[in-house]
Amino acid sequence: MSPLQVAVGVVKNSLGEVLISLRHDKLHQGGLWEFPGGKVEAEETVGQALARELKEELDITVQAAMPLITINHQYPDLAVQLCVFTVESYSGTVKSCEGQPFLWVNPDDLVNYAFPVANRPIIAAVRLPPYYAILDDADPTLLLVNLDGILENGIKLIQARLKTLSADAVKSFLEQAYPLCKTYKASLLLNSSVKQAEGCEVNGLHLTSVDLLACRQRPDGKQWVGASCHNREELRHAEKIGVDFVVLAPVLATPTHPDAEILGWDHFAELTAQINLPVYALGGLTQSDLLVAREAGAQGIAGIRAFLG
Ligand SMILES: Nc1nc2c([nH]c(=O)n2[C@@H]2O[C@H](COP(=O)(O)OP(=O)(O)OP(=O)(O)O)[C@@H](O)[C@H]2O)c(=O)[nH]1
Ligand SMILES: [Mg+2]
Repeated sequence: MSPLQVAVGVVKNSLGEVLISLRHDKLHQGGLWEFPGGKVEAEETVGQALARELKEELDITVQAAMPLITINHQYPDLAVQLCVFTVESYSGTVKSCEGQPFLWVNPDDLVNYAFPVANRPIIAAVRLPPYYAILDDADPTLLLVNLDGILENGIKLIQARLKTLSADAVKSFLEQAYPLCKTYKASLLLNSSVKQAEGCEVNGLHLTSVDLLACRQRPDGKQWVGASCHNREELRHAEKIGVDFVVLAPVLATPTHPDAEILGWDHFAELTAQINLPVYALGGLTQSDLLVAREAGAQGIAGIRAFLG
C-alpha cells in the first residue's frame, strides 16, 4: 500500500519562532506536538494541500513555501510520507481553528517537546542553516583569516577539517576559533580525522565516511553529529545510527577531489529522497546553487571555497 501523504508546514513569526500544535489525544500519535498540516487529498498537489490545511487549521494564507525535507516513516499501524515545507511568507493571523493548543517555540528549544518519532529529522532540518562551511588546513597560516571571512559572510555552521595539524596546533586554533564562533552564534564541528585536542570545547563532531561506518551508534555527548557520505550504503548507516545530518558528495566536479566519481543532481536527488536526514550537497557548488539544491531535496550547500570570497 502506498504511504499516506501528508503536507506539513514550518511557520515562523517575526522573532524566528516556529509554530507547533498539540495533536488531540484521540488522533493517530495523539497527545504529541506536531507541525501543522494534514493529509493530501485525491486530485490535490502537496502544495495545494499545504495551503488548504494551514487555512483550515490556522486561518492563514500561504504566499510562498519552499520544500525543507521529506520523511518516509513506517509507524506500526501506518506508513506516512511527510512532505515538509518552510512557509516563507503568509498573510493573516494565526488562530486555533480546531481548538488545538499551539505555541511559538525557538527552533533550538524544539528538542524539549515530545513529537512523533518521524519528526526527529524534521526538527534537525528546522534548526540547521542553509550553508555548511568546511574550513581546511591546506594553508594553516590562513586558518583564522578564512574563519573570520566565513563568519563575516554570515555562515552559522562550520566544520574544522584540520587533517595535517598537530594536536598542539589544533588546540591553539580551537582556543581562538570556538569563542570567535560563539560571538557570531555559529556552531563549530570538528572533523573526526583531526588529532583530538584534550579539553577543547566545540559544538559537535563531523564523521568521515570511514569513521561513520565504524560507528555502531551516534557518538555520545555531542550537540551536533554530522557525517560525510558518497553512496546509499553510507547514507543508510548514517540514518541507522542517528546522526543529525549528512553531507553527500561530490555533486559536481571539484578541484579538491579530481578523481572522485561525480553524482550529478539527478542521482543526488534520488539518493536524498531515500533518506530521512537533512542532506547538504557538496562538490563544485557555490552559494547561488541553493535553490537548485533545495529542489533536489537538499538542506543546503556545503563547501570549502564557496564561503571564502
Ligand atoms: N500534521 C502533521 N502530521 C504528522 C506530523 N508528524 C507525523 O508523524 N504526522 C502524521 O501524519 C499524519 C497526518 O495527519 P493529520 O491528522 O494532521 O491529518 P489531517 O489534518 O488531514 O487530519 P484529519 O483526519 O483530522 O483531517 C498522522 O498520521 C500523523 O501522525 C507532523 O509534524 N504534523
Ligand atoms: Mg492536521
